[in-house]
Amino acid sequence: MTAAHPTAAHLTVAEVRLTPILVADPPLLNTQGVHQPYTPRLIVEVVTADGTTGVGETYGDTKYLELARPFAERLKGRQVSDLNGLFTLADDLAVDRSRISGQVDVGGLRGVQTADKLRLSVVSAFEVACLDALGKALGLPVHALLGGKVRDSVEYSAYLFYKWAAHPDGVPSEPDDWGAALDPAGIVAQARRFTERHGFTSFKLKGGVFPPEQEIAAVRALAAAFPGHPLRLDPNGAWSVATSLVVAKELGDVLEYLEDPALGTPAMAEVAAGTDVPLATNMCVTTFAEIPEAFTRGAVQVVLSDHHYWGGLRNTRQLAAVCATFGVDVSMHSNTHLGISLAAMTHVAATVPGLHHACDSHYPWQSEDVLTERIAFEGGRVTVSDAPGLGVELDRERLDRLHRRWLDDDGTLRDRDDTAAMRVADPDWVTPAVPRW
Ligand SMILES: O=C([O-])C(=O)C[C@H](O)[C@@H](O)C(=O)[O-]
Ligand SMILES: [Mg+2]
Repeated sequence: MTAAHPTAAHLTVAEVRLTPILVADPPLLNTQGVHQPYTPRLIVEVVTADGTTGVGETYGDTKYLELARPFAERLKGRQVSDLNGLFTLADDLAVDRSRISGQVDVGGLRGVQTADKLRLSVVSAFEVACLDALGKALGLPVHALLGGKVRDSVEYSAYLFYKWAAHPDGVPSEPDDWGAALDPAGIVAQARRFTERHGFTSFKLKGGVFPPEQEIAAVRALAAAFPGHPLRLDPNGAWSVATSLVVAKELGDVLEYLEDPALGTPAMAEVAAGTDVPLATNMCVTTFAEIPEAFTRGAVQVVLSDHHYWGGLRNTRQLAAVCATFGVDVSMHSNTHLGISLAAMTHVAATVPGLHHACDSHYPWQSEDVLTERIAFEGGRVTVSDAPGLGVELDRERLDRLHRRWLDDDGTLRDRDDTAAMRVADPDWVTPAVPRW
């Protein structure tokens, strides 16, 4: 029950539930390989002394679970309003060096992997769950707890992927109705389906899969099919500086921005110096520590924030403020996620002034969710909820079903590995060396 004037006692965390799940994912291709048929996520529930439950969601791979478990224990007895305290708590979490040394996250698609970033990726789910619980207790939406919305809906872009029609034969998976997309016609057909189903008007193509000429042809086909619509191409750092400049020249008249054409700040700075096409990143600026070099070198013009690894919704707002100071735009990156995270993304995006680019979201690719009601895109936009908390409700039966799938897995799918998933179809596949082209 929610108190009219919640006291400290009401806001005390009495219980924390962690539920690792495996979520169906279509065979989406990227430069590292292909998505697994099921991807791990972690659902966090924070329950207060008066029985109010807040929910959060983050990456569910083993290295995140290892930190989430001790963190959950330490959270008990604290106040859901003590959001700054979450970071102090996280500082004490010991990170196994083998989880970070010499590694980049998920095949390198999400930038550097540091102990702090790992901790922040865990903290973010608890921060969102605490905000949800606090909002419910106070009768206020999460955006109000962040200072209030400056828009009533948030625009998202269609996240186009090269994809197979189905996961390899013999691999247990859920069928999808998107069909294959392996050439320009397939990508345009996929984009049309996105607009029919969700009304998106801006498009991002995940590149780095085929040689750049083929991806240039796909973007040209999109430009012909959707004249004047914002288009982006993201090869996840698969190109050399020289190749990036060729692509920028070829597509400069139709691109809203190029996303991580080359890997790392020095290479991005070189590309930026040779083209007027803005560069966006979710790879070379993924922590506050990476900002000074990237911004002073003019390496990026748009930072694609991801509240999961930036440490939550309040850190995302801090990032937006730093970006604004330097005249750098901010928008949003996305990985496979469910409705809890989409709700969280929408609340924070609603509070950020000067959001000039549609945010990314993988959500349309997820046929499964843990909510009682899926979040809808209308005209490519999500309406900002004014209901208390995030404005979403957990469907316990759905959560249990996806958790059972995680329990039944022998460990093969519990850590996302796009290279290993590709090896099922192509036994000789190895993570491509970068630059690939
Ligand atoms: O924008 C990005 O770079 C991403 O979303 C990285 C992701 O890992 C994406 O490429 C994926 O899930 O294949
Ligand atoms: Mg990207």
